[in-house]
Amino acid sequence: MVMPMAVRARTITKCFGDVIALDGVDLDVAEGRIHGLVGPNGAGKTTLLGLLLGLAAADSGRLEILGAPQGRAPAGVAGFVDGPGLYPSLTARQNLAALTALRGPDPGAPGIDDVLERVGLIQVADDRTRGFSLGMRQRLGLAAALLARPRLLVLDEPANGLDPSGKRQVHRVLTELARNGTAVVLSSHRMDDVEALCSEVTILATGRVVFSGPLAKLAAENRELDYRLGTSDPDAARRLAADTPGVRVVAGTGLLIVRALTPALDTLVTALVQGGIAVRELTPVVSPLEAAFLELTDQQEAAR
Ligand SMILES: Nc1ncnc2c1ncn2[C@@H]1O[C@H](COP(=O)(O)OP(=O)(O)OP(=O)(O)O)[C@@H](O)[C@H]1O
Repeated sequence: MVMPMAVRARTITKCFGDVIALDGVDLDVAEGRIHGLVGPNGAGKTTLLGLLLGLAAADSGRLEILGAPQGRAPAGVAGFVDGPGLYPSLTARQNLAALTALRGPDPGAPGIDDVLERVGLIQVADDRTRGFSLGMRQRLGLAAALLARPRLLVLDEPANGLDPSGKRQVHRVLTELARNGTAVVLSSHRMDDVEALCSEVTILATGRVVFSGPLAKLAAENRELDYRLGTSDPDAARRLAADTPGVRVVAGTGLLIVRALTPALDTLVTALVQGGIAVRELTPVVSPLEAAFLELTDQQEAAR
């Protein structure tokens, strides 16, 4: 089924004085997708998210949000960049109440306690946000966004400062939103988070898109990866690896590091098992996304 597009951006350019923050950026995000935006510092992620939120306008290009051209008030869009704006002297509950009052009546909106519960802040609902940690502020920002019943949720580094259980909770909330048709666009410097959450990713480098598409495509593209290989017989495994076409032993004595494309790695694993050698560990040293990120962003830097 083809889902309607929540974001359709074409050749978006945005400059700050002499700095070209976005340079001909295209972006497509369908409803119900969680789309990761990654890139080195200064790549343009926050600028792009700000445009999606309607906080600024592009200098040129075409941007459609939820089917409407940029310039109209982006109803159904919620989120934050550079951390959520909160009143420090108010409690979490009061912050959300103030926001609800500002937005005006919405009979279908979830209750304040409901969203606080969903992001795991109900226990601290009556604490002033002045004392909140970064992770708690991020979660309160997400709760505020949930109140708006977003069809497009835009989050800048939502996992910043979250402990593992907070992260799991936020992942759960975002996955549930996407299941119900909300498009989520988030930036992150954590490739493991992006891989855990997103089905598709855009890699930006110096304001340009160097990759945009399904995460699976990055893994499947012709890119050799280094794998950590632990077996029941490291010496025999090393010999077999060295004899397998397309596999290079990069390092290691006990735990080997081998470099290969997926088909060659499959051949090695089959040979190990047929040779009676148990495979105890086989993990990429860096994930396919991280490897692609480094390679693509390095290429972009080199081309400058
Ligand atoms: N308000 C602004 N005034 C001047 N320059 C800006 C402004 N906002 C962003 N820039 C510049 O635009 C470029 C892109 O910045 P942006 O914050 O979008 O990058 P980013 O990918 O979000 O970086 P980070 O990962 O460090 O948050 C940078 O060179 C930045 O210095």
